[in-house]
Amino acid sequence: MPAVPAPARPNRIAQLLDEPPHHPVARLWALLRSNPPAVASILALTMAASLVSLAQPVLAGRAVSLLGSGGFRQLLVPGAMLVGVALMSSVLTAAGNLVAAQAGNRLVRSVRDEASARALRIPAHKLVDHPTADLVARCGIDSEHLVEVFTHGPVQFVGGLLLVVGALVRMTMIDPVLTATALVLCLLALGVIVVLGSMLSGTSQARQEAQGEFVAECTRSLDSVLVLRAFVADAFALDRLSRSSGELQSAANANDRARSFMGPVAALTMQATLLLVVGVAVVRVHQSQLAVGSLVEFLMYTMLIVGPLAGGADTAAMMAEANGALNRIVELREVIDRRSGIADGSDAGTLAAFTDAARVDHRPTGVAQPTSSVLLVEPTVAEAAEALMATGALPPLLRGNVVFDEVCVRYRGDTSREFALDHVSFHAEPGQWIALTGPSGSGKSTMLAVLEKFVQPSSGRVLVDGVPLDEHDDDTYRSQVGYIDQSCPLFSGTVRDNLLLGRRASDERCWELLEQVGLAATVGSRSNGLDAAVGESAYAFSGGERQRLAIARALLGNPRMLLLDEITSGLDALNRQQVMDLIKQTMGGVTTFASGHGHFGMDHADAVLVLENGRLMDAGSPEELRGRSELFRSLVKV
Ligand SMILES: Nc1ncnc2c1ncn2[C@@H]1O[C@H](COP(=O)(O)OP(=O)(O)OP(=O)(O)O)[C@@H](O)[C@H]1O
Repeated sequence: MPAVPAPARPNRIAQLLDEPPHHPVARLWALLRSNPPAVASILALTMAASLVSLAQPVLAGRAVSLLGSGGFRQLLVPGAMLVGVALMSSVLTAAGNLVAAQAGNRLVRSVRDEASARALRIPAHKLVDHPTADLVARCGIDSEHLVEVFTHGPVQFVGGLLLVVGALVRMTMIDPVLTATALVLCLLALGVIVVLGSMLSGTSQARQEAQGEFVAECTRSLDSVLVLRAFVADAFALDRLSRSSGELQSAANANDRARSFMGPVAALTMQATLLLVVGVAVVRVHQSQLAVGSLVEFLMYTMLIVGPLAGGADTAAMMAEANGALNRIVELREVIDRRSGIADGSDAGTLAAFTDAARVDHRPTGVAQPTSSVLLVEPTVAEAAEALMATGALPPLLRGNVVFDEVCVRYRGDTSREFALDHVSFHAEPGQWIALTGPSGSGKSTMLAVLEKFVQPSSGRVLVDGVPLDEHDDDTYRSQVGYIDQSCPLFSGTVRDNLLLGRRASDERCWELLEQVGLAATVGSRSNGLDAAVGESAYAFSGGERQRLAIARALLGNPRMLLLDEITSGLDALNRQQVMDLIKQTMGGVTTFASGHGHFGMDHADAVLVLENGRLMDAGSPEELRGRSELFRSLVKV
């Protein structure tokens, strides 16, 4: 496998994406500043190539003059020099292109990494406006456009400018009148090209948008490929893809029309300019105001300046494209969770340290625990964890005391009712198992999302261990909260990858966890054990096994609180009971909020919260509620 190169100065890129300069030129400059050595090398190589190119017309003019005054033999030296200069110019240009392409790729990598890190921080409620596929397009296609900043950007333009200035100086020395004429004509031509370029940048932006839309549609369909197949809905998906593809084609056509039109018109404008210059130059030769050798030299310079001038317009169009792409990536800062920052290596270290040092044994000791008791913590390990925490190396351990005080949640765009959670108040003691029940849409998942800090209440307070939830550091808090949902997503990779999710633990610990959740035999029977591939979307595991793996994953984090979102809904009755018993057995004593339908989980509950239309209708032990709540009885009968 090829070595993975390091990204370019990610901090600078992170800073740029967080606080982008207002002006587009300043933004591009900030991108270039992420790699000063590359900019210096490209500038040096481009300028050297320009200087070498400037020598070509001088040599050609001298050769023509020598031809007039002597024989072909005298051409040998200037001819050889011309070839040498042409070769050197090509080598310098090639080296400049290579350095620029590599610097561009490095920049793209850094922006892609930062964009991905931001996309992964998107709060759950914003996924409605920014579906996964839209984020994929921003991280992938849009980042790719930024390569142009190095390959066809301002640095090349500066090199070209040197060529233009050098050529104009030499042309003025040859014939100032003709130079002034050529310059006026070239600038007029440039004006035409710039106007065409601005037309092009609008169509490029539209093409980018359409490209993003198509990738988004494609990702959505492929994400659900098995569901589509099961419903024999290939034609439905294909129709949507084809429509999106058609829109992309229209946008691409408009862009290509502008491009195809712009290319020849720009070329025609430049040819007309050259012809006019040649015409005026021939008149000057005819009037004996210009020698033939100087004419050749002059015309070669004119051709030299045409390239960079036309290229300048091209650069402007490409930079407009890059800026459009950068804007879409910068927009990600509006959607990420600003308070949580971006996870980096140091965070991973903290998590691993917490996982290893603060090992909590949740297995019951055989002694009945009062519902409000603190966790069953192995004294020595817990003491070590507390000692470490005192040094600031570890996050404070949660106790799991939860208070909801008049909590309301209102989703943007949800017009079905005012609140998804409507003035909900309750108090859960550490170690209690709280069951959430209620009809579909009553707000159970929303309550769990509030506790996971996925959703922020619109009003009211949530206190965890007496501290407003807002004030708990997101990563520190979440590293202590186990979250298991019904989908139990597994990532393509190995059993170990799915168990650890980037955390560190010994093989022994992994097997211990698998043993605890009853998966050791299943994983042991696979040829590679912990390194067995789970397969794309984990088809190699049954629903129950996925639940068990998800529980083992949560266990590894030594959660101090547990959020279970309808985790048994996809399982048969036997498996549901087993999974619930397993959680109680392995994580008993941890404050647990478990949402679900029917009576499953009720056996474990210390208290049940009955929700309806976002309101807390009743709360109490299952026995109390069975006695007094018609709604509860109707729900548990399901
Ligand atoms: N991201 C969202 N944007 C807008 N409305 C939402 C969003 N998520 C949930 N809702 C709405 O909030 C209300 C509560 O939904 P929630 O998912 O919390 O209910 P639930 O009790 O978990 O339902 P179920 O048992 O069907 O999973 C519903 O009316 C739902 O339509």
